Amino acid sequence: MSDETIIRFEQVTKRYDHDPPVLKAVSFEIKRGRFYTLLGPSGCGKTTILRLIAGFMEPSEGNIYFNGKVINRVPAEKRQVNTVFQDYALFPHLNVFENVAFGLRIKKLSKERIVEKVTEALRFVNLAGYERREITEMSGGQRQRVAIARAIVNEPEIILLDEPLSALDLKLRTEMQHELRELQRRLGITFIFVTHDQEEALAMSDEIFVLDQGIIQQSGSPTDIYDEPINRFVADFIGESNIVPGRMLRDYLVEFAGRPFECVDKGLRPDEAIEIVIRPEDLEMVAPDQGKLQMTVDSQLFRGVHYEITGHDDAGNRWLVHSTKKATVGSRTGLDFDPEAIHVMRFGESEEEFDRRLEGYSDAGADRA
Ligand SMILES: Nc1ncnc2c1ncn2[C@@H]1O[C@H](COP(=O)(O)OP(=O)(O)OP(=O)(O)O)[C@@H](O)[C@H]1O
Repeated sequence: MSDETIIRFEQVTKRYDHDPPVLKAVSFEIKRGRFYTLLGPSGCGKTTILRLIAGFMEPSEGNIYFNGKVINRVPAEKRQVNTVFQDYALFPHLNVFENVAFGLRIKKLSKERIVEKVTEALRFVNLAGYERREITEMSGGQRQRVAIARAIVNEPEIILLDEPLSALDLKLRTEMQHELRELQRRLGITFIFVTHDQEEALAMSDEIFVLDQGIIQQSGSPTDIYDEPINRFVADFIGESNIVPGRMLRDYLVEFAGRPFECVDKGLRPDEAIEIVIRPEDLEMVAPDQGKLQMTVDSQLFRGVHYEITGHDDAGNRWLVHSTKKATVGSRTGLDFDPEAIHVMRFGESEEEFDRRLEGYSDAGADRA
């Protein structure tokens, strides 16, 4: 994978008509050859980012760079970008070959060259031999692959995928997740994929941008985002979590449930009110006197791989535990966890706000020095 930046958003704001902005001064970089996912709830601005990259609209403020040059006003057809839409937008009256060949015919390539390129693209998506099939005779997964072949045949530098798997049933969806990821690796083209499904994002991406209300709340690798959510929104959106209010006593020491605990976080204000996250699989049930915390078990469900156990501690916090051990409803159990399992989060702060605040601290420090 290269470190070359292919797309850069610099303080990009987008307003539709005179409404409040749906993207608020968003900045990020996309590197060549990686698989990116824009993840967030409905209406957070994911599709708007794709449309801006595709050139279907211009930013209201800020700049979009493609290979180092501002492209705010470059029309869609002049960009090295192809989009795979949610409904695939295939032409139902054309067969598979003609659907894939469409863009090449517009570019007026020779007949031989078109056959060569379409054949290669269809081979790439495992549809060799389907050239003469009608689109209406293809299954959902096959249509999906035709849509991808139509995008890759143009050899774009970036492929945008707007919830392309959402119409498929669960089994096919999982298969296509593997296929898409594998295809992206083989092609080495930058993919920017949109989904509101956190499992899909975690499974497929090199890097995820978690969006909410027109702001990138956090960006990072799937493990970064899962293990170190920056705020309650991200922690909640990415899988099941225990989120409990607390206080930072000092560096490496946090208080919650009325007790101090060693942690691995630092750089917050002493006494700062925070929230902590502990993933359910990071809690271990032990004998009550051996736990760092004690809880009363409220309910238990068997989920095949593990038991899902809920309970409450003496301070009234609710806890969710994933455990291969069974518990007894109504009994007391100890909870053990490592300092690394405690993730400290700032209240409602996005990554950018957090960075600005840290800069503020170091500026204040420099003034004092
Ligand atoms: N053409 C438009 N005119 C006015 N408002 C729009 C337009 N397109 C989108 N919006 C609004 O902008 C906001 C962001 O929309 P966007 O489509 O980017 O969200 P999204 O995250 O892709 O959502 P979804 O997952 O539902 O597709 C929404 O509040 C939406 O109603």
